[in-house]
Amino acid sequence: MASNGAGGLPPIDLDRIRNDSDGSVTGMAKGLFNQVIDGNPYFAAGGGLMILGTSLAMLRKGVISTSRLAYHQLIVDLEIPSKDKSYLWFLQWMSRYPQRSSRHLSVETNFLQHNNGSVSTQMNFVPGVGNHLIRYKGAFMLIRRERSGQIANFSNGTPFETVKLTTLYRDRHLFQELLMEAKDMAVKAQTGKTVIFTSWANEWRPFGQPKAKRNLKSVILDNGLKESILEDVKDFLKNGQWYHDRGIPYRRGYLLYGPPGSGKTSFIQALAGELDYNICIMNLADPNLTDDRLNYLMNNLPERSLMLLEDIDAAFVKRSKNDEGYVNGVTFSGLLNALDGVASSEEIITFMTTNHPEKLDPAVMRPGRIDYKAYVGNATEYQIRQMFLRFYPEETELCEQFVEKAVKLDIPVSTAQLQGLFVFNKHSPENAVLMVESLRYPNHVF
Ligand SMILES: Nc1ncnc2c1ncn2[C@@H]1O[C@H](COP(=O)(O)OP(=O)(O)OP(=O)(O)O)[C@@H](O)[C@H]1O
Repeated sequence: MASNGAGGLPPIDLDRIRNDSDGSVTGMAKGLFNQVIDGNPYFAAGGGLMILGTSLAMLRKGVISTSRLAYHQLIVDLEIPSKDKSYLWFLQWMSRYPQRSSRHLSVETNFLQHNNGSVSTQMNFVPGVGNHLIRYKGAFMLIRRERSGQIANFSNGTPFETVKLTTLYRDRHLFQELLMEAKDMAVKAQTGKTVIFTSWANEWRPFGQPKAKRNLKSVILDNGLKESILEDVKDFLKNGQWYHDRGIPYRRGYLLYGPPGSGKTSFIQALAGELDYNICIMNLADPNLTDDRLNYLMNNLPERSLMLLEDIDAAFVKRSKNDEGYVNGVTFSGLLNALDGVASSEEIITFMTTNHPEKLDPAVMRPGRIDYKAYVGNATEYQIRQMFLRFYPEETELCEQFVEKAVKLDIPVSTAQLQGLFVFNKHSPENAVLMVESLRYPNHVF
Protein backbone atom coordinates (compact mmCIF):
# COMPACT_ATOMS: atom_id res chain seq x y z
CA MET A 1 0.00 0.00 0.00
CA ALA A 2 1.36 3.44 -0.90
CA SER A 3 0.00 6.91 -0.28
CA ASN A 4 -0.07 9.56 -3.00
CA GLY A 5 0.86 12.03 -0.30
CA ALA A 6 -1.97 14.48 -1.06
CA GLY A 7 -3.86 15.39 2.13
CA GLY A 8 -7.37 13.88 2.27
CA LEU A 9 -7.02 11.83 -0.89
CA PRO A 10 -7.45 8.01 -0.42
CA PRO A 11 -4.29 5.88 -0.65
CA ILE A 12 -3.54 3.99 -3.87
CA ASP A 13 -3.88 0.19 -3.56
CA LEU A 14 -1.08 -1.26 -5.74
CA ASP A 15 -2.23 -4.89 -5.12
CA ARG A 16 -5.67 -4.05 -6.50
CA ILE A 17 -4.12 -2.48 -9.55
CA ARG A 18 -2.00 -5.58 -10.09
CA ASN A 19 -5.01 -7.90 -9.61
CA ASP A 20 -7.37 -5.74 -11.80
CA SER A 21 -4.91 -5.38 -14.67
CA ASP A 22 -3.80 -7.98 -17.17
CA GLY A 23 -0.17 -7.18 -16.21
CA SER A 24 0.52 -4.94 -19.22
CA VAL A 25 1.56 -1.28 -18.79
CA THR A 26 -1.70 -0.03 -20.35
CA GLY A 27 -3.70 -2.34 -18.15
CA MET A 28 -1.90 -1.01 -15.09
CA ALA A 29 -2.49 2.59 -16.15
CA LYS A 30 -6.17 1.88 -16.70
CA GLY A 31 -6.42 0.32 -13.24
CA LEU A 32 -4.69 3.32 -11.70
CA PHE A 33 -6.97 5.74 -13.48
CA ASN A 34 -10.10 3.81 -12.37
CA GLN A 35 -8.94 3.88 -8.80
CA VAL A 36 -8.19 7.60 -8.82
CA ILE A 37 -11.62 8.37 -10.28
CA ASP A 38 -13.53 5.87 -8.14
CA GLY A 39 -12.19 6.79 -4.86
CA ASN A 40 -11.62 10.50 -5.36
CA PRO A 41 -14.42 12.76 -3.99
CA TYR A 42 -12.97 15.84 -5.81
CA PHE A 43 -12.96 14.07 -9.14
CA ALA A 44 -16.37 12.59 -8.43
CA ALA A 45 -17.89 16.01 -7.62
CA GLY A 46 -16.01 17.91 -10.41
CA GLY A 47 -16.89 15.29 -13.00
CA GLY A 48 -20.54 15.51 -12.05
CA LEU A 49 -20.48 19.28 -12.27
CA MET A 50 -18.62 19.11 -15.55
CA ILE A 51 -21.16 16.75 -17.03
CA LEU A 52 -24.01 18.88 -15.68
CA GLY A 53 -22.42 22.10 -17.06
CA THR A 54 -21.74 20.54 -20.43
CA SER A 55 -25.25 19.15 -20.61
CA LEU A 56 -26.74 22.53 -19.70
CA ALA A 57 -24.56 24.33 -22.25
CA MET A 58 -25.57 21.82 -24.91
CA LEU A 59 -29.20 22.15 -23.92
CA ARG A 60 -28.96 25.94 -24.11
CA LYS A 61 -27.32 25.74 -27.51
CA GLY A 62 -30.00 23.34 -28.61
CA VAL A 63 -32.77 25.63 -27.37
CA ILE A 64 -31.18 28.63 -29.11
CA SER A 65 -30.72 26.76 -32.39
CA THR A 66 -34.22 25.32 -32.18
CA SER A 67 -35.76 28.69 -31.40
CA ARG A 68 -33.70 30.23 -34.22
CA LEU A 69 -34.89 27.54 -36.55
CA ALA A 70 -38.44 27.95 -35.31
CA TYR A 71 -38.13 31.74 -35.71
CA HIS A 72 -36.96 31.36 -39.28
CA GLN A 73 -39.56 28.72 -40.03
CA LEU A 74 -42.50 30.15 -38.12
CA ILE A 75 -41.96 33.89 -37.89
CA VAL A 76 -41.68 36.39 -40.69
CA ASP A 77 -40.59 40.06 -40.64
CA LEU A 78 -41.33 42.92 -42.97
CA GLU A 79 -39.19 46.04 -42.83
CA ILE A 80 -40.52 49.34 -44.14
CA PRO A 81 -37.85 52.06 -44.33
CA SER A 82 -38.93 55.69 -43.94
CA LYS A 83 -37.88 56.52 -47.50
CA ASP A 84 -40.44 54.11 -48.88
CA LYS A 85 -43.84 55.48 -49.91
CA SER A 86 -45.70 52.94 -47.80
CA TYR A 87 -44.03 54.17 -44.60
CA LEU A 88 -46.35 57.15 -44.13
CA TRP A 89 -49.32 55.17 -45.35
CA PHE A 90 -48.64 52.59 -42.68
CA LEU A 91 -48.27 55.12 -39.85
CA GLN A 92 -51.51 56.80 -40.90
CA TRP A 93 -53.22 53.44 -41.03
CA MET A 94 -51.93 52.55 -37.55
CA SER A 95 -53.19 55.86 -36.14
CA ARG A 96 -56.73 54.84 -37.13
CA TYR A 97 -56.48 51.14 -36.34
CA PRO A 98 -58.65 50.26 -33.33
CA GLN A 99 -57.23 46.86 -32.27
CA ARG A 100 -53.83 47.92 -31.10
CA SER A 101 -51.92 48.18 -27.88
CA SER A 102 -49.51 51.12 -27.95
CA ARG A 103 -47.92 52.83 -25.02
CA HIS A 104 -45.66 55.08 -27.08
CA LEU A 105 -47.43 57.49 -29.38
CA SER A 106 -46.27 60.49 -31.31
CA VAL A 107 -48.44 63.25 -32.70
CA GLU A 108 -48.60 64.38 -36.33
CA THR A 109 -50.48 67.60 -36.96
CA ASN A 110 -51.80 68.44 -40.41
CA PHE A 111 -53.84 71.24 -41.86
CA LEU A 112 -56.57 69.91 -44.11
CA GLN A 113 -58.13 71.91 -46.88
CA HIS A 114 -61.75 70.93 -47.52
CA ASN A 115 -63.57 71.14 -50.81
CA ASN A 116 -65.32 74.34 -49.75
CA GLY A 117 -61.89 75.92 -49.22
CA SER A 118 -61.99 75.94 -45.40
CA VAL A 119 -58.99 74.62 -43.51
CA SER A 120 -59.10 72.52 -40.34
CA THR A 121 -56.47 71.01 -38.08
CA GLN A 122 -56.12 67.26 -37.80
CA MET A 123 -54.04 65.52 -35.16
CA ASN A 124 -53.07 61.92 -35.70
CA PHE A 125 -51.60 59.79 -32.94
CA VAL A 126 -49.21 57.58 -34.81
CA PRO A 127 -47.14 54.81 -33.16
CA GLY A 128 -44.02 56.23 -31.54
CA VAL A 129 -40.59 54.64 -31.32
CA GLY A 130 -40.81 51.24 -29.58
CA ASN A 131 -42.94 48.10 -29.70
CA HIS A 132 -46.63 47.91 -30.41
CA LEU A 133 -48.91 44.92 -30.65
CA ILE A 134 -51.88 44.72 -32.97
CA ARG A 135 -54.35 42.04 -33.88
CA TYR A 136 -55.09 42.14 -37.60
CA LYS A 137 -57.63 39.77 -39.14
CA GLY A 138 -57.19 37.37 -36.20
CA ALA A 139 -53.36 37.34 -36.34
CA PHE A 140 -51.05 39.00 -33.82
CA MET A 141 -48.44 41.33 -35.21
CA LEU A 142 -45.60 42.94 -33.41
CA ILE A 143 -44.78 46.40 -34.74
CA ARG A 144 -41.42 47.87 -33.94
CA ARG A 145 -40.64 51.45 -34.91
CA GLU A 146 -36.93 52.23 -34.81
CA ARG A 147 -34.98 55.42 -35.34
CA SER A 148 -31.37 55.51 -36.48
CA GLY A 149 -28.79 58.22 -35.95
CA GLN A 150 -28.68 58.99 -39.67
CA ILE A 151 -30.55 62.00 -41.02
CA ALA A 152 -32.99 61.16 -43.79
CA ASN A 153 -34.19 64.69 -44.54
CA PHE A 154 -31.70 67.50 -44.08
CA SER A 155 -34.34 70.20 -44.63
CA ASN A 156 -36.07 69.45 -41.35
CA GLY A 157 -33.59 67.10 -39.65
CA THR A 158 -35.91 64.06 -39.85
CA PRO A 159 -33.92 60.96 -38.83
CA PHE A 160 -33.90 57.78 -40.84
CA GLU A 161 -36.48 55.36 -39.44
CA THR A 162 -37.83 51.89 -40.04
CA VAL A 163 -40.95 50.04 -39.01
CA LYS A 164 -40.64 46.28 -38.64
CA LEU A 165 -43.74 44.10 -38.71
CA THR A 166 -43.41 40.58 -37.31
CA THR A 167 -45.98 37.82 -37.49
CA LEU A 168 -46.32 34.08 -37.94
CA TYR A 169 -45.10 32.70 -41.23
CA ARG A 170 -48.52 31.28 -42.01
CA ASP A 171 -50.01 34.83 -41.75
CA ARG A 172 -47.45 36.46 -44.05
CA HIS A 173 -50.09 37.17 -46.73
CA LEU A 174 -51.59 39.68 -44.27
CA PHE A 175 -48.66 42.05 -44.85
CA GLN A 176 -49.77 42.58 -48.42
CA GLU A 177 -53.41 43.01 -47.37
CA LEU A 178 -52.50 45.44 -44.61
CA LEU A 179 -50.32 47.60 -46.88
CA MET A 180 -52.97 47.66 -49.61
CA GLU A 181 -55.51 48.77 -47.01
CA ALA A 182 -53.11 51.50 -45.85
CA LYS A 183 -52.55 52.60 -49.45
CA ASP A 184 -56.28 52.70 -50.21
CA MET A 185 -56.83 54.75 -47.09
CA ALA A 186 -54.14 57.24 -48.19
CA VAL A 187 -55.52 57.41 -51.73
CA LYS A 188 -59.02 57.96 -50.36
CA ALA A 189 -57.75 60.81 -48.21
CA GLN A 190 -56.39 62.41 -51.39
CA THR A 191 -59.50 61.84 -53.44
CA GLY A 192 -60.86 65.14 -54.62
CA LYS A 193 -57.48 66.73 -53.90
CA THR A 194 -54.45 67.71 -55.95
CA VAL A 195 -51.03 67.01 -54.49
CA ILE A 196 -48.38 69.58 -55.39
CA PHE A 197 -44.86 68.19 -55.52
CA THR A 198 -41.66 70.18 -55.60
CA SER A 199 -38.20 68.86 -56.29
CA TRP A 200 -35.91 68.29 -53.35
CA ALA A 201 -32.41 67.09 -54.25
CA ASN A 202 -33.05 63.97 -56.33
CA GLU A 203 -36.64 63.38 -55.43
CA TRP A 204 -40.11 64.83 -55.57
CA ARG A 205 -41.70 65.71 -52.23
CA PRO A 206 -45.28 66.78 -51.51
CA PHE A 207 -45.42 70.50 -50.89
CA GLY A 208 -47.86 71.14 -48.04
CA GLN A 209 -51.10 69.26 -47.73
CA PRO A 210 -53.11 68.14 -50.79
CA LYS A 211 -55.18 71.04 -52.15
CA ALA A 212 -58.87 70.90 -52.92
CA LYS A 213 -59.28 70.27 -56.66
CA ARG A 214 -60.06 73.32 -58.74
CA ASN A 215 -63.19 72.84 -60.79
CA LEU A 216 -62.48 73.17 -64.51
CA LYS A 217 -65.71 75.14 -64.91
CA SER A 218 -64.31 77.85 -62.62
CA VAL A 219 -61.63 78.72 -65.19
CA ILE A 220 -63.01 80.72 -68.07
CA LEU A 221 -60.82 80.60 -71.15
CA ASP A 222 -61.78 81.74 -74.63
CA ASN A 223 -64.51 79.78 -76.35
CA GLY A 224 -63.50 76.14 -76.91
CA LEU A 225 -59.88 76.47 -75.74
CA LYS A 226 -60.29 74.47 -72.53
CA GLU A 227 -62.11 71.66 -74.28
CA SER A 228 -59.52 71.54 -77.05
CA ILE A 229 -56.57 71.17 -74.63
CA LEU A 230 -58.45 68.66 -72.48
CA GLU A 231 -59.28 66.56 -75.53
CA ASP A 232 -55.66 66.64 -76.71
CA VAL A 233 -54.35 65.49 -73.31
CA LYS A 234 -56.94 62.71 -73.07
CA ASP A 235 -56.10 61.52 -76.56
CA PHE A 236 -52.40 61.47 -75.68
CA LEU A 237 -53.09 59.43 -72.53
CA LYS A 238 -55.00 56.83 -74.52
CA ASN A 239 -52.18 56.23 -76.97
CA GLY A 240 -49.30 54.85 -74.91
CA GLN A 241 -49.02 51.72 -77.03
CA TRP A 242 -48.92 53.75 -80.23
CA TYR A 243 -45.88 55.69 -78.98
CA HIS A 244 -44.29 52.53 -77.64
CA ASP A 245 -44.68 50.65 -80.95
CA ARG A 246 -42.93 53.45 -82.80
CA GLY A 247 -40.16 53.91 -80.25
CA ILE A 248 -41.13 57.54 -79.66
CA PRO A 249 -40.69 58.97 -76.15
CA TYR A 250 -44.15 58.93 -74.64
CA ARG A 251 -44.26 62.59 -73.81
CA ARG A 252 -46.12 65.72 -74.81
CA GLY A 253 -45.27 69.34 -74.17
CA TYR A 254 -47.79 72.18 -73.90
CA LEU A 255 -46.98 75.88 -73.91
CA LEU A 256 -49.53 78.34 -72.57
CA TYR A 257 -48.49 81.89 -73.30
CA GLY A 258 -50.12 85.23 -72.72
CA PRO A 259 -50.33 88.21 -70.36
CA PRO A 260 -50.28 87.88 -66.57
CA GLY A 261 -53.52 87.02 -64.80
CA SER A 262 -55.17 85.34 -67.76
CA GLY A 263 -55.66 81.99 -66.01
CA LYS A 264 -52.75 79.88 -67.31
CA THR A 265 -51.76 78.43 -63.95
CA SER A 266 -55.36 78.16 -62.77
CA PHE A 267 -56.20 76.20 -65.89
CA ILE A 268 -53.32 73.74 -65.38
CA GLN A 269 -54.44 73.17 -61.77
CA ALA A 270 -58.02 72.60 -62.86
CA LEU A 271 -56.92 70.30 -65.67
CA ALA A 272 -54.89 68.21 -63.19
CA GLY A 273 -57.99 67.97 -61.00
CA GLU A 274 -60.16 66.96 -63.93
CA LEU A 275 -57.74 64.20 -64.95
CA ASP A 276 -57.19 63.16 -61.34
CA TYR A 277 -53.50 64.00 -61.67
CA ASN A 278 -51.06 65.71 -59.33
CA ILE A 279 -48.69 68.54 -60.25
CA CYS A 280 -44.89 68.58 -60.05
CA ILE A 281 -43.58 72.12 -60.07
CA MET A 282 -39.99 72.52 -61.20
CA ASN A 283 -38.20 75.76 -60.51
CA LEU A 284 -35.69 76.05 -63.35
CA ALA A 285 -34.14 79.13 -61.73
CA ASP A 286 -33.03 77.04 -58.70
CA PRO A 287 -29.22 77.44 -58.58
CA ASN A 288 -28.88 73.95 -57.08
CA LEU A 289 -30.59 72.27 -60.01
CA THR A 290 -28.11 70.60 -62.34
CA ASP A 291 -28.66 69.13 -65.80
CA ASP A 292 -28.41 65.59 -64.44
CA ARG A 293 -30.87 66.23 -61.66
CA LEU A 294 -33.33 67.88 -64.02
CA ASN A 295 -33.13 64.93 -66.39
CA TYR A 296 -33.52 62.43 -63.57
CA LEU A 297 -36.48 64.26 -62.01
CA MET A 298 -38.24 64.69 -65.35
CA ASN A 299 -37.99 60.97 -65.98
CA ASN A 300 -38.98 59.96 -62.47
CA LEU A 301 -42.20 61.83 -61.84
CA PRO A 302 -44.58 60.51 -59.20
CA GLU A 303 -47.29 58.49 -60.90
CA ARG A 304 -50.20 60.43 -62.40
CA SER A 305 -48.47 63.80 -62.37
CA LEU A 306 -48.25 66.76 -64.71
CA MET A 307 -44.96 68.57 -64.85
CA LEU A 308 -45.17 72.36 -64.63
CA LEU A 309 -42.38 74.70 -65.70
CA GLU A 310 -43.55 78.24 -64.99
CA ASP A 311 -42.13 81.39 -66.59
CA ILE A 312 -39.85 79.34 -68.77
CA ASP A 313 -38.41 82.45 -70.46
CA ALA A 314 -37.11 83.79 -67.14
CA ALA A 315 -35.19 80.64 -66.25
CA PHE A 316 -32.03 81.53 -68.15
CA VAL A 317 -31.65 85.22 -67.42
CA LYS A 318 -29.78 86.89 -64.58
CA ARG A 319 -27.40 83.95 -64.22
CA SER A 320 -24.30 84.94 -62.31
CA LYS A 321 -21.02 83.09 -62.21
CA ASN A 322 -19.88 81.65 -58.89
CA ASP A 323 -16.37 81.97 -57.42
CA GLU A 324 -14.97 79.28 -59.71
CA GLY A 325 -16.44 81.03 -62.72
CA TYR A 326 -19.19 78.45 -63.34
CA VAL A 327 -22.77 79.42 -63.89
CA ASN A 328 -24.94 77.68 -61.28
CA GLY A 329 -28.04 75.83 -62.21
CA VAL A 330 -29.34 74.01 -65.21
CA THR A 331 -28.00 74.85 -68.67
CA PHE A 332 -30.10 75.56 -71.71
CA SER A 333 -28.93 72.40 -73.44
CA GLY A 334 -29.69 70.48 -70.22
CA LEU A 335 -33.27 71.73 -70.43
CA LEU A 336 -33.56 70.70 -74.09
CA ASN A 337 -32.27 67.22 -73.30
CA ALA A 338 -34.68 66.83 -70.40
CA LEU A 339 -37.59 67.99 -72.57
CA ASP A 340 -36.68 65.45 -75.24
CA GLY A 341 -37.35 62.69 -72.72
CA VAL A 342 -36.43 59.05 -72.95
CA ALA A 343 -38.29 56.16 -74.51
CA SER A 344 -40.14 55.12 -71.40
CA SER A 345 -43.55 53.56 -70.96
CA GLU A 346 -44.51 56.19 -68.39
CA GLU A 347 -46.10 59.27 -69.86
CA ILE A 348 -44.60 62.70 -69.33
CA ILE A 349 -46.92 65.64 -69.75
CA THR A 350 -45.11 68.95 -69.46
CA PHE A 351 -46.88 72.27 -69.20
CA MET A 352 -44.82 75.40 -69.69
CA THR A 353 -46.04 78.95 -69.19
CA THR A 354 -44.63 82.28 -70.26
CA ASN A 355 -45.68 85.91 -70.55
CA HIS A 356 -43.02 86.44 -73.25
CA PRO A 357 -43.07 83.74 -75.94
CA GLU A 358 -40.96 86.02 -78.17
CA LYS A 359 -38.05 85.55 -75.77
CA LEU A 360 -38.08 81.78 -76.11
CA ASP A 361 -35.31 80.17 -78.11
CA PRO A 362 -36.67 78.45 -81.25
CA ALA A 363 -34.93 75.25 -80.07
CA VAL A 364 -37.45 74.97 -77.22
CA MET A 365 -40.37 75.49 -79.57
CA ARG A 366 -39.65 72.58 -81.88
CA PRO A 367 -42.18 69.71 -81.95
CA GLY A 368 -41.23 66.97 -79.54
CA ARG A 369 -40.46 69.63 -76.97
CA ILE A 370 -43.55 71.79 -77.39
CA ASP A 371 -46.29 69.97 -79.26
CA TYR A 372 -49.22 72.21 -78.45
CA LYS A 373 -49.14 75.98 -78.14
CA ALA A 374 -52.09 78.02 -76.91
CA TYR A 375 -52.51 81.72 -76.46
CA VAL A 376 -54.30 82.49 -73.22
CA GLY A 377 -55.02 86.19 -73.53
CA ASN A 378 -56.90 89.00 -71.90
CA ALA A 379 -60.64 88.66 -71.47
CA THR A 380 -62.65 88.41 -74.69
CA GLU A 381 -66.32 89.38 -74.84
CA TYR A 382 -67.19 85.70 -74.41
CA GLN A 383 -65.04 85.45 -71.26
CA ILE A 384 -66.42 88.68 -69.75
CA ARG A 385 -69.95 87.31 -70.11
CA GLN A 386 -69.05 83.88 -68.71
CA MET A 387 -67.16 85.36 -65.77
CA PHE A 388 -70.06 87.65 -64.86
CA LEU A 389 -72.56 84.80 -65.01
CA ARG A 390 -70.32 82.57 -62.95
CA PHE A 391 -70.34 85.13 -60.11
CA TYR A 392 -73.99 86.19 -60.55
CA PRO A 393 -75.71 83.23 -62.25
CA GLU A 394 -79.22 84.74 -62.32
CA GLU A 395 -78.34 88.23 -63.55
CA THR A 396 -78.54 87.88 -67.31
CA GLU A 397 -79.80 91.43 -67.87
CA LEU A 398 -77.15 93.08 -65.71
CA CYS A 399 -74.63 90.82 -67.40
CA GLU A 400 -75.41 92.29 -70.83
CA GLN A 401 -75.10 95.83 -69.42
CA PHE A 402 -71.74 94.94 -67.90
CA VAL A 403 -70.43 93.33 -71.09
CA GLU A 404 -71.49 96.30 -73.21
CA LYS A 405 -69.77 98.78 -70.91
CA ALA A 406 -66.63 96.66 -70.55
CA VAL A 407 -66.25 96.18 -74.31
CA LYS A 408 -66.72 99.91 -74.85
CA LEU A 409 -63.71 100.61 -72.64
CA ASP A 410 -61.67 99.23 -75.53
CA ILE A 411 -58.73 98.37 -73.34
CA PRO A 412 -57.11 95.02 -72.49
CA VAL A 413 -58.68 93.66 -69.30
CA SER A 414 -57.35 90.52 -67.66
CA THR A 415 -59.62 87.84 -66.27
CA ALA A 416 -57.80 88.30 -62.93
CA GLN A 417 -58.94 91.97 -62.96
CA LEU A 418 -62.53 90.89 -63.59
CA GLN A 419 -62.30 88.41 -60.74
CA GLY A 420 -61.02 91.17 -58.43
CA LEU A 421 -63.97 93.42 -59.31
CA PHE A 422 -66.52 90.64 -58.82
CA VAL A 423 -65.04 89.46 -55.53
CA PHE A 424 -65.19 93.06 -54.24
CA ASN A 425 -68.87 93.25 -55.25
CA LYS A 426 -69.78 89.69 -54.37
CA HIS A 427 -73.19 90.67 -53.07
CA SER A 428 -73.99 93.42 -55.56
CA PRO A 429 -73.90 92.82 -59.32
CA GLU A 430 -75.36 96.34 -59.72
CA ASN A 431 -72.27 97.79 -58.08
CA ALA A 432 -70.05 95.71 -60.35
CA VAL A 433 -71.77 97.29 -63.36
CA LEU A 434 -71.32 100.76 -61.85
CA MET A 435 -67.64 100.11 -61.22
CA VAL A 436 -66.73 98.98 -64.75
CA GLU A 437 -64.57 102.11 -65.23
CA SER A 438 -62.20 100.88 -62.51
CA LEU A 439 -60.99 98.25 -64.99
CA ARG A 440 -59.03 101.04 -66.69
CA TYR A 441 -56.58 100.81 -63.82
CA PRO A 442 -55.07 97.31 -63.88
CA ASN A 443 -53.23 97.82 -60.60
CA HIS A 444 -56.26 99.19 -58.80
CA VAL A 445 -56.73 97.54 -55.42
CA PHE A 446 -60.38 97.45 -54.43
N1 LIG B 1 -59.49 82.76 -67.11
C1 LIG B 1 -59.71 82.77 -65.79
N2 LIG B 1 -60.77 82.14 -65.26
C2 LIG B 1 -60.95 82.15 -63.95
N3 LIG B 1 -60.14 82.77 -63.07
C3 LIG B 1 -59.07 83.40 -63.55
C4 LIG B 1 -58.82 83.44 -64.93
N4 LIG B 1 -57.71 84.16 -65.14
C5 LIG B 1 -57.27 84.52 -63.94
N5 LIG B 1 -58.09 84.10 -62.98
C6 LIG B 1 -57.90 84.30 -61.54
O1 LIG B 1 -56.85 85.24 -61.38
C7 LIG B 1 -55.84 84.78 -60.50
C8 LIG B 1 -54.49 84.65 -61.23
O2 LIG B 1 -54.62 83.68 -62.24
P1 LIG B 1 -53.42 82.76 -62.78
O3 LIG B 1 -52.32 82.73 -61.77
O4 LIG B 1 -53.99 81.51 -63.22
O5 LIG B 1 -52.94 83.59 -64.00
P2 LIG B 1 -51.65 83.34 -64.90
O6 LIG B 1 -52.09 83.55 -66.31
O7 LIG B 1 -51.05 82.07 -64.60
O8 LIG B 1 -50.73 84.52 -64.44
P3 LIG B 1 -49.12 84.66 -64.58
O9 LIG B 1 -48.81 84.68 -66.04
O10 LIG B 1 -48.85 85.98 -63.91
O11 LIG B 1 -48.56 83.51 -63.85
C9 LIG B 1 -56.35 83.48 -59.94
O12 LIG B 1 -56.89 83.74 -58.66
C10 LIG B 1 -57.46 83.04 -60.87
O13 LIG B 1 -58.51 82.47 -60.13
